[in-house]
Amino acid sequence: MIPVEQAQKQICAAFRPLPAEQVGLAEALGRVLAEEVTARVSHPPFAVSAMDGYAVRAADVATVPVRLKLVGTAPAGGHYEGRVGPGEAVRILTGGPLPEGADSIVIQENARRDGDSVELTAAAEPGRHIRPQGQDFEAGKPIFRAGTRMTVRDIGLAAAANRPWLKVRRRPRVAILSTGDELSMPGEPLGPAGIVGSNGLALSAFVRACGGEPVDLGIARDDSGVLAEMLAGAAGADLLLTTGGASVGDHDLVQETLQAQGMKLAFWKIAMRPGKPVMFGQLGSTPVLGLPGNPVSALVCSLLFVKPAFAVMEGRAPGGETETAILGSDLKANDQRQDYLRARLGRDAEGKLVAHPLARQDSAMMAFLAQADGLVIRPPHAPAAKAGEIVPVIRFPSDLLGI
Ligand SMILES: Nc1nc2c(c(=O)[nH]1)N[C@H]1C(S)=C(S)[C@@H](COP(=O)(O)OP(=O)(O)OC[C@H]3O[C@@H](n4cnc5c(N)ncnc54)[C@H](O)[C@@H]3O)O[C@H]1N2
Ligand code: MOO
Repeated sequence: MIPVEQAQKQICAAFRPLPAEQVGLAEALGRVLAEEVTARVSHPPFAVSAMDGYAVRAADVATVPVRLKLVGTAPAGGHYEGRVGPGEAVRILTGGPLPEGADSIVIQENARRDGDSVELTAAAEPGRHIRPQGQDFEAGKPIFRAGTRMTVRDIGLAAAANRPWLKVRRRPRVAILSTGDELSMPGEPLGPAGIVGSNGLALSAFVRACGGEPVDLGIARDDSGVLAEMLAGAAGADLLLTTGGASVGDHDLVQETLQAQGMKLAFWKIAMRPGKPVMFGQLGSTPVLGLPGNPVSALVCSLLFVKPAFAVMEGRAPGGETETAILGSDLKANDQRQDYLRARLGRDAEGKLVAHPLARQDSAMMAFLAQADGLVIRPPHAPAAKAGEIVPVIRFPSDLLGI
């Protein structure tokens, strides 16, 4: 059994950044930028009013009340051609370009208009209610670094910066093959010893949530001939994930079938729980990660090994998800396998993160995984721990909506 960190390193080393492709901004949500992006315009492009009111020279409105002559209008999208001279004001609306000569806005709540003049009742200060040119961002300056995953907010910013297309990394294509005689597709009638095969759909959702393109190859029976035939579907994938048949049972044929197909085995078995029988290898140009059949193991191992591989394929630095939390209950000493305990995460009275490991940690129990907010990491041979100690945790990502 190899340590988790070594497995992560070996897996990451097998991937390269994927080629870039150009997409329209409407398609860019969740995509990862292949290059730095600069603004093509400044925002605002010129000084504008932030309020509805009157553009004035602040010096004219130092003492109030004062009456100024109205010489024109500057609505949003319009422009007052002239220059605001002494004793003059221009009617201006929110977003309207600041006319030359004016250096302040008096809001209309502090003004009484009378025909072509206006009486101002509040003193003006230079710069008040004016958004200077380029206050938000400037043309030619970077707005996103390469490797940024585009959120809803980022789409808004790119659009405002006049970038209707972007160069992004191609989505990682991940083939997923479930194995096991006992499995049927969700919704199908179950045989007497049947189990619903949930991993294919769960892993597809995981791949999609990470920004990849899942290719669900279906369920292979525990038969090397069938397995070999179905593996053909993985040709051209950036990664092949298998689930089940990873351990030492009589029907655990995945590894030997893959090796017979030419897979070079990199490692088998990691000192971790869940996920001990994880296997990694290379089949032609496709890295293969053999996940255990237990559904919790399959998903936890995806978080620990597939997500970092995605980071490499997307040109981002893997890792950085681990943080610390206060342990909410006592834990027994650990054995030689690094444990990933499903836990509820909350906040104490001071707002500090607190982790409460769940009562059951069986790697077949999906309902507990669904209740968990993250994982408490127990290193190999960690001594017994008391509630209140600081422990490393990984929070489950909750950014599916992208904002
Ligand atoms: N003698 C030993 N037995 C086991 C060991 C061991 O070291 N020695 N390791 C255990 C560990 S740890 C794990 S994890 C499991 C993993 O075994 P496999 O990867 O071979 O998985 P299967 O036996 O095929 O299935 C395990 C379990 O998960 C269910 N399953 C399988 N595929 C799916 C799917 N697509 N969707 C939902 N559920 C699935 C399957 O029915 C089994 O109940 O091995 C231990 N045994
Ligand atoms: O390591 Mo297994 O994944 O405990 O269930």
